[in-house]
Amino acid sequence: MHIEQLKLTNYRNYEALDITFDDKVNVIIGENAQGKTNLMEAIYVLSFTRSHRTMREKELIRWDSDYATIEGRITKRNQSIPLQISISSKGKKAKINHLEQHRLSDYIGAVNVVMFAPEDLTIVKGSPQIRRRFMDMELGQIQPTYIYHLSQYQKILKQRNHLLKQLQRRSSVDETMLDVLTDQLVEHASFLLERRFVYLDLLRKWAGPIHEGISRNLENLEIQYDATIKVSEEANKEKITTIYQDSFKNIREKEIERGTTLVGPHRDDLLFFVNGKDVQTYGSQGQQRTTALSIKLAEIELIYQEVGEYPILLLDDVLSELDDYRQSHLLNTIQGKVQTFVSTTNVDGIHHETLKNAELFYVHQGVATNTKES
Ligand SMILES: Nc1ncnc2c1ncn2[C@@H]1O[C@H](COP(=O)(O)OP(=O)(O)OP(=O)(O)O)[C@@H](O)[C@H]1O
Repeated sequence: MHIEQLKLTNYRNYEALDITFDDKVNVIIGENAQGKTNLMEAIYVLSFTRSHRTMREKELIRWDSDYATIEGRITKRNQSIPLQISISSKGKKAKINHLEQHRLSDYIGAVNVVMFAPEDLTIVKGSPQIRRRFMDMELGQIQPTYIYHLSQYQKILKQRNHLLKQLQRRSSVDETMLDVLTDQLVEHASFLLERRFVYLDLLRKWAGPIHEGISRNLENLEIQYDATIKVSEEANKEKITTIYQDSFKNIREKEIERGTTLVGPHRDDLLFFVNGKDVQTYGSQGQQRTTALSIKLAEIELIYQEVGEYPILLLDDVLSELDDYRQSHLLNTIQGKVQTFVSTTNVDGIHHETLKNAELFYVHQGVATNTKES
């Protein structure tokens, strides 16, 4: 799939942008703070309905305006499909083919995007929350029901934590409500965990060989799921449900004492090992970078396998961070089959092969100019 055209109205520093893209490589060039990331972010929002940088949607609206729209025309399965996201103080609307989608899970997946930005290097090094978010976002875009279960899980978790706080302070003695919420939580938790296991299995399949390739066969990457319950990754949903139920029974007193939910997918983590050593603790910067890149490239193949088409790849300010070898590896992986957006302040850091057939856009103060048209 690819994005043919993007129109922005009052989006960040773009008052009005109407731009057509190449279906292979597009390089966005500009000085700092001109709008390169804003452009990438807009494509990301068109896919996920939310930004990768902020949870506060108001920030996406141009300062002197009260609404913003992102319109994209994408090609998917040889069909041209208009998509639209509009944001205002009243909320957010998402449309496919001019039809409003009332549930986000009906919209997400209309166009698939994989983004690799400097903050993705923190997938390995950063907090567990970042790795959970990565799994949730990626799973959500290939499986919309995952988003439904995730949002239900988060809602019930909040209620359950609230009740546990009350029980901790002894301001509530109604433990039957805790049983009800635990059952509901377990139902969604088991779904999420089972899906994460299936997903991880696929991620490993792709990321392992990719990592080996990037490291010139010197490194072997292993990914482990660190769950808060003792469970085998082969366990089905029923088995996972039983383990969660038993676990919650066993830690009931402890949870009341602590006033919070102690097990569940919201506390799980991913662990990465290179040649048997934990990369987070022992990995060099280069190894951490290679791991992050391998995961992102694996993501592309995984989406292809699940969706039947390659996603759009956004490389925001990271290409020049990779050495020539890693850049060529990336290039070989995408081999003209993935529409790619590269943003950079300076084309000097970009491998000449990447630039050869690319379309170049210059961004200056919220205006993007295609070199071919200027
Ligand atoms: N809501 C908004 N309304 C208007 N302008 C905004 C808004 N949000 C951000 N900006 C402006 O957008 C610019 C930043 O753009 P962006 O983050 O895309 O930079 P960039 O070109 O990627 O730069 P760098 O290379 O430094 O990452 C800044 O000038 C900022 O003031």
